[in-house]
Amino acid sequence: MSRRGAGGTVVVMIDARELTKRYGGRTAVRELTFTVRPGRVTGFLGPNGSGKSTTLRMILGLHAPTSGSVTVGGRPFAERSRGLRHVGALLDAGDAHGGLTARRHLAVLARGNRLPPARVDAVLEEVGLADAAGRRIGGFSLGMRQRLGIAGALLGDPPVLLFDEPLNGLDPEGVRWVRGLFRRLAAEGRTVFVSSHLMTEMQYTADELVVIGRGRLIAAESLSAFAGRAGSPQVLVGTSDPAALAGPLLAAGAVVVEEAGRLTVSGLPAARVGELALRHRVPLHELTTRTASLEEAFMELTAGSVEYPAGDLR
Ligand SMILES: Nc1ncnc2c1ncn2[C@@H]1O[C@H](COP(=O)(O)OP(=O)(O)OP(=O)(O)O)[C@@H](O)[C@H]1O
Repeated sequence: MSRRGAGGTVVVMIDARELTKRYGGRTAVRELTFTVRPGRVTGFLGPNGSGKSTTLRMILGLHAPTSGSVTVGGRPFAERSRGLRHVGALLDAGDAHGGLTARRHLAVLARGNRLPPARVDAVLEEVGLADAAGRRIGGFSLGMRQRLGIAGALLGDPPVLLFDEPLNGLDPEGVRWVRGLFRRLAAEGRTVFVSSHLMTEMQYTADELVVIGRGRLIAAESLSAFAGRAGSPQVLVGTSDPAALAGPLLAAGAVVVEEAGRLTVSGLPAARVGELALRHRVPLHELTTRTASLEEAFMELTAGSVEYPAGDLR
């Protein structure tokens, strides 16, 4: 599935069908079916060890699926020569040779993929490493390595970009920069697929989500649809007389939990809670609506699929 977009960019999707990978007796990825579309940033979210890197490696043809398939633009990626023109990827920021300078590392990549040498300085500039171009990678911070890895992904100006945990090691300014870069790449009509094990990272980065747990698909939907799973809001009520308010709230059909002199009310909006308090002359010193965070929705959905939950010493 590949066509020319409005701006002349090649529009390419990633399509996984029943994608499965077993390592010996262990199933790392299990019958994953999802599509990653152009023009938006898609977050690939799952707890540690859930199979994200394995999936990304299969997309790139670095690992062969045990069964099922994954295509980029309708074909397995491994069939394409000059790969960096089709898909750019940051898999492991540590895999560049420490003895090389940043410029040399990218020049080697460019030559191997028959890309114009001028791309090297263009991408170094783009990722903010122009001043460090002549320095050895061995002396780079993790954040600089991430930037270099992103430069390598951008080198071939590809329509599809894969990033495995790209925010690791970046300072807040770096995180903001990466988010802006992903937005721009998506706005240009590219397919941008970004893995993370942290919902909080994806919340401000992704438009769409593919969520997995223990190699299985948990959700593939927009961020807003995913947020809708976070459940109905609760109202937190602070009052000097919780007992006097609890009765009317229960009578109005709310579910009420009292803890440390505070009421947590489900099933009624804050305005209605306020009205009842006024009518029954109960003084309030707090009335807050609390929507479950995306993080909570993520934790809840993946609760059964965390490989090594805290406290589990297997
Ligand atoms: N080459 C391999 N040989 C055997 N098992 C592997 C191999 N690569 C991955 N695994 C196993 O497959 C499972 C999925 O690993 P993977 O690295 O894909 O997960 P991940 O979601 O990327 O995790 P993380 O966020 O920790 O990087 C894990 O249980 C891992 O131990």
